[in-house]
Amino acid sequence: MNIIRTVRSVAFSSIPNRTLSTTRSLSTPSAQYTAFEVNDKTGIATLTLNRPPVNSLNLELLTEMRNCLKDAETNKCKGLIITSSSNSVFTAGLDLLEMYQPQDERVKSFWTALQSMWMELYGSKIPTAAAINGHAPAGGCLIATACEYRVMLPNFTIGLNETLIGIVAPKWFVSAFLNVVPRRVAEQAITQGKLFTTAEAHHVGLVDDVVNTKEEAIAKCEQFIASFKNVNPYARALTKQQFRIKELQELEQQREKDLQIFLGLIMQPSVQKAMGIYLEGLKKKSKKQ
Ligand SMILES: CC/C=C\CCC/C=C/C(=O)SCCNC(=O)CCNC(=O)[C@H](O)C(C)(C)COP(=O)(O)OP(=O)(O)OC[C@H]1O[C@@H](n2cnc3c(N)ncnc32)[C@H](O)[C@@H]1OP(=O)(O)O
Repeated sequence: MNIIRTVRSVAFSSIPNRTLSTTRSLSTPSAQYTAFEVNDKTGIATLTLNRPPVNSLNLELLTEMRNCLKDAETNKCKGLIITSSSNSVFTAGLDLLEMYQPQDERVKSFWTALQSMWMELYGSKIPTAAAINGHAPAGGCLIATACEYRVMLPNFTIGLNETLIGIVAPKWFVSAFLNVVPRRVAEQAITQGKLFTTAEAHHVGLVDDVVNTKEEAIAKCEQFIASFKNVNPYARALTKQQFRIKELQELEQQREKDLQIFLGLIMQPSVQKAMGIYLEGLKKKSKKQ
């Protein structure tokens, strides 16, 4: 494998030193919130989100994710698995603090980074899989549905719950969701802001498989990626593109408009108020625990 980035070990205690002899870290020296490893035997890359306590997606994490996704493609990895270093949260979705009483320039960069990360993941030429080892609300569900395959651990939740926070799930969040669940289920769930339990998500097809441990989840993702071993990667990529090009082009052509819609919505006083109340509720709950 052609490694183009500085190879360095990423040390954080929550990730066990599994298969150190056969994996290498490709994170940039500035990587703060992610670990990116490539298994030399399988050629499969694993991107681990590591922004405690809940992997909320801020500008820096989104930027790192995008860089890792680009690296996986540039290095011609066989596939990419996204997972979390937390035992209970895949990601809590977008960092609400980026949207609550935001600074003008930062919030624009934040939304632009989300668009870029999503386009990179949704349009990735290589097989992508999510090992959902914890809760995956809103932006967490967005990441999972952008992948081609999802496996989840029991007793967690996943879904687009934006309406419960008083915000609207953008069209591209919805279109990726619609790729995996029937339209009627999607409409009802997204308007209700429904968070599916793992069992419910499996039942409606939002996740493909359920397993008991993170190791099993990673193994399932590896099996999914290995299922393409006899498929020409170029033909595979072009075929995948046929399924996804519409949403990618739509967002690419409407990036500025999408940004303005986002800013217009979140800057509404009623939306700021609802977000403030929601954040307060989260903090109260967290203090009680
Ligand atoms: C036109 C379009 C306009 C707008 C579109 C915007 C689309 C938005 C997409 C989103 O992703 S919005 C975010 C939605 N996310 C959520 O609703 C999840 C909220 N979090 C939770 O439900 C829980 O935290 C949990 C993920 C289930 C984990 O529970 P746990 O008990 O493990 O942690 P706890 O709740 O105690 O939280 C710890 C700590 O983290 C803070 N927190 C949690 N989630 C977020 C978040 N998304 N952003 C920022 N901060 C978050 C929480 O307040 C606690 O903070 P504290 O320790 O300081 O009290």
